Amino acid sequence: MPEIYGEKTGLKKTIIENLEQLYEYTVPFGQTITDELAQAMGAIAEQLNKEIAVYINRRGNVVQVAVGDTKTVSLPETDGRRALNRLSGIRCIHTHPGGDSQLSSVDLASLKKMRFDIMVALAVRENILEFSLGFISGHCPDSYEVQTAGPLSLAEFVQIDLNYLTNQIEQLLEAKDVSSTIVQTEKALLVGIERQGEWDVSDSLSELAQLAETAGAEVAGSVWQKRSRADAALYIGRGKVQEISLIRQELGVTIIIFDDELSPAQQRNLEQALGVKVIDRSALILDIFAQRARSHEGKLQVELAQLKYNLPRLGGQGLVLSRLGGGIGTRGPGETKLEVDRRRIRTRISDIEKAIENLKAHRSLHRERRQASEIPTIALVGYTNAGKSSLLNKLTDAEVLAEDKLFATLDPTTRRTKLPGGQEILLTDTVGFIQKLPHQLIAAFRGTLEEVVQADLLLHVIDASHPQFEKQSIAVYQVLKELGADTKPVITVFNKIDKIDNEFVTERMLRQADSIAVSAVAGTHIDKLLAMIEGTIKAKSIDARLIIPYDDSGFMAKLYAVATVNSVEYQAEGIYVSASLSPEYWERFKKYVVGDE
Ligand SMILES: Nc1nc2c(ncn2[C@@H]2O[C@H](COP(=O)(O)OP(=O)(O)OP(=O)(O)O)[C@@H](O)[C@H]2O)c(=O)[nH]1
Ligand SMILES: [Mg+2]
Repeated sequence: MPEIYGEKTGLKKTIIENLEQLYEYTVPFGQTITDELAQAMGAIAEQLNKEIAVYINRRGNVVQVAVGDTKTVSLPETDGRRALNRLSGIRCIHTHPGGDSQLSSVDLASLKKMRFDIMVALAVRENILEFSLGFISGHCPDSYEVQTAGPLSLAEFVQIDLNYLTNQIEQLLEAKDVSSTIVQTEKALLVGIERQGEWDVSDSLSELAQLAETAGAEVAGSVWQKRSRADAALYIGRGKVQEISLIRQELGVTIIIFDDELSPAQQRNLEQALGVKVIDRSALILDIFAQRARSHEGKLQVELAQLKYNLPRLGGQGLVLSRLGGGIGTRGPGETKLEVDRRRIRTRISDIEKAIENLKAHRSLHRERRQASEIPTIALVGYTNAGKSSLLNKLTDAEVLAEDKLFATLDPTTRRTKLPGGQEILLTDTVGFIQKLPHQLIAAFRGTLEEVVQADLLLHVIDASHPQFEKQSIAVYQVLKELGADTKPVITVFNKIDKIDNEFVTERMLRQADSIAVSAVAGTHIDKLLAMIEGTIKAKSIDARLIIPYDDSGFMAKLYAVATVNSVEYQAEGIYVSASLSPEYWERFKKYVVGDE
């Protein structure tokens, strides 16, 4: 027999029976209440001068019926241990005797304490049912912020899309945490569309799968559709959405990841239609960056990119509520909250921008000092996982983290090393690129990517063993172009040749000008690469003959550090040197220069 909780003494048998019958009701998924359940509760509210509460889970089953105010409830552990940024998965619908549905402070306190999906009070005023609801709308220090709406008529209350509302609330709670892990431990379904003239959809989706796994999700499957362009409202066709909805249930998917950036409206519509969290490639990449950021500057840059991405997407539930608000002739409470949120985010954005600007100024001071010392700077760029960090390690004996993961490197590392002729160079390892890199990220990382823009030479590292290396290379040039660094001198480094067994492939690659095939791991052709770097830097420099007097004894050491010394002869008048100098040093050492070669 289903149990009725709370203070039952003195209740009439018929009432107890009516209460027990409440367990029989079920509510369709995503719906707040049914007409029948509402009427049954209303009837009891009229007979009984006490509150009664019905607790319903997300499947729509009544899990508990209790008598007494909502403060006294202690719910059974209904849905396992849910994370603090999740709602309990239970809604509370209770009666208010006396005809006023307005939520009391006790109601709101138990809403926060129990993290109900929604807290609803129902009252009967002049034979008509009215409803008020409250829900969590954000964090505040050690508690939650709540919002209320109502009174609403039964028709208005039934119209609320509960699934959408709870999704929005949970997203809002998660967004609070900058290094949010929206995808971790989720079971993901991937969705893409095949368009002409783009990456093959299966290649793009397998890259998306790698991204999802890097973020910590388990990939349950992927689906795609061929279409000339994305649907404005749903990205894919309506029939495909239904198909995905079935697959989702079958596979127990908890998140759906789309392979392109979705518009805020598309995302909202898809979430509503699919009843599950929907994110896009950009959000996924931002999530990985958030997990990976280590340095202060890196974290700021990621937060900035996330805020800019989220700003236009705020307020899903605001819309739900303004619609409600419109219906009852008041201003939607969600709307004001939304304005406050937007303002708060804009303030935070400008604070971070200032902080990043400061760090950038600091960094460029460093760079200026380095430039004044006229050591050539070389930046390693390339698709993520191409082997940039491995190559830096090989070239400089550095110990930068290199792993078989996407976006292993976020913060730039600069190391000093010597070319075979003795000339010193600075090598900088940078964050990897990817196709469809969110533009908010490129903008936010402009500070650290400044190293690329300022470099004298770029080493474009390509994973030559990757089936898509050519398309990856095009994607890299697109990002370089966006940074304004696409016209710099470049050496194309085809890496991982130890993994290619077809020498014709390697040969074909090397037809590209200024290119070389290496293996950063096996160390193949690293010496050739260094010689090539030397040659490229030299091409920019002037071959000169100098006579250095014996009394300027420190000069030779200086010359060795900044130039390539080709020959040295000790003569009576001084040291005869032939060396390759940058135009700046040629100018500076002009007093000893006796001729060009
Ligand atoms: N077989 C082989 N593997 C390599 C070679 N170079 C790098 N790798 C491997 O490729 C993976 C990625 O290397 P990283 O150096 O981290 O690549 P990255 O370009 O710095 O990647 P991100 O920082 O994530 O953009 C690692 O597992 C390396 O061990 C190579 O020449 N041969
Ligand atoms: Mg790296």
